[in-house]
Amino acid sequence: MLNILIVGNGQCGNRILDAINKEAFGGKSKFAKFYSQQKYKSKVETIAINTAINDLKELSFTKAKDRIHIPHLHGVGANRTLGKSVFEDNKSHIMRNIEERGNFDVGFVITSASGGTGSSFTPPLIKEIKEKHDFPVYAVVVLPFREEGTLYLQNAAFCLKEIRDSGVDGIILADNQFLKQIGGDVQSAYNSINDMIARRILFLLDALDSEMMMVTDLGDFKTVMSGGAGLATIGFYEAEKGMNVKTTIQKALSPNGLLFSTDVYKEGSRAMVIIKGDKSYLSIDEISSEVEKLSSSVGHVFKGIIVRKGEAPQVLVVLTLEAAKELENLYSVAVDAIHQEREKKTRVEEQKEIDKAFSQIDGLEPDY
Ligand SMILES: Nc1nc2c(ncn2[C@@H]2O[C@H](COP(=O)(O)OP(=O)(O)OP(=O)(O)O)[C@@H](O)[C@H]2O)c(=O)[nH]1
Repeated sequence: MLNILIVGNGQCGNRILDAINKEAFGGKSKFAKFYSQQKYKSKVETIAINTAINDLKELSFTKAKDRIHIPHLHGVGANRTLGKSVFEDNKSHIMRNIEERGNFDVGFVITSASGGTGSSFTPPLIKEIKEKHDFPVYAVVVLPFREEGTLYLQNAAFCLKEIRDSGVDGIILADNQFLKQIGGDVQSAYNSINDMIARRILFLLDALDSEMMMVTDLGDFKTVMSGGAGLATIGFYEAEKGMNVKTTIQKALSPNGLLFSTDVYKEGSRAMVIIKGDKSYLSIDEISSEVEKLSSSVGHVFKGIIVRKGEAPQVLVVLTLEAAKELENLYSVAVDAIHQEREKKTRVEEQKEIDKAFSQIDGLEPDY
């Protein structure tokens, strides 16, 4: 049995963590958390951390003991400099809470890259955990919609770089911009994206801790995640009625299944393919031909099969990337955003001339 730590930082991280807990509690009543056991096979500890109390109150499936409120008004308003100093002041409190929960085999820290709290807490939190413990820590990072504005874009660029430098064992990317194909209003798009991420993480945990017909384990996951440029994404697909396992694998690797825009066959570095379902669906020939196709372009592919009686095929692919065109695009818009912010600051400096104009009437009264 694996001991797993999952931390959700900031509003986005909290909500994805809550979606994981919802799924783990059976996805039913929001009161389930008060009386039922999580259906994890592993021992999973979940912690939601936020500076905004309202974000924590909004959670429905995460127990009160698993919420850490770091008081700071109503969040840090996308200001990462402020966020980092709030983390520093509260670091020992956060670390004590993690340490009281025992030892872990693996940890995941979930955050958006672009807000204030999650994006500034995550790099130093991972650094702190890695300095004190020797279990692998993976960041699950949500990239912003590109139209959300200059501050979010520049935050995303700096946050990702800092997470990479934090000693993290790998970064799993999910991209709101790419996933907005789901459609709907913002709130329902968020909920769908969060559910997609939650399902993939739970499937992964299930696979790492299960007795499979052909085994992949935490060791294999670590090897996959250490490949490429330290960046990864996850694909998943559940077969629709009558769909065979071959098509299900293809769908998991296509834009329909992935959390981040990538050409798997061009940018992939290592992969882990886990196939779950009833034995009758799991044609070894179909599975082998798809896995061979993948390994001929990405290099090593670990393969795991979990037999679950009566279940339609489901496929999860963890894929590390050696290149990421989409991330290069994000950085080029982020650089423009940083320049725009700098120019704006200069303009504000110039506007101080306006203050000088106003100050000319200081101490004078209107005379009628
Ligand atoms: N997928 C997804 N993205 C979200 C969600 N909530 C916010 N975001 C994205 O997260 C980014 C904003 O970060 P938040 O997590 O809200 O910010 P925070 O870490 O709480 O920081 P502050 O509010 O600035 O203190 C934006 O790019 C949003 O699009 C969510 O529930 N799901």
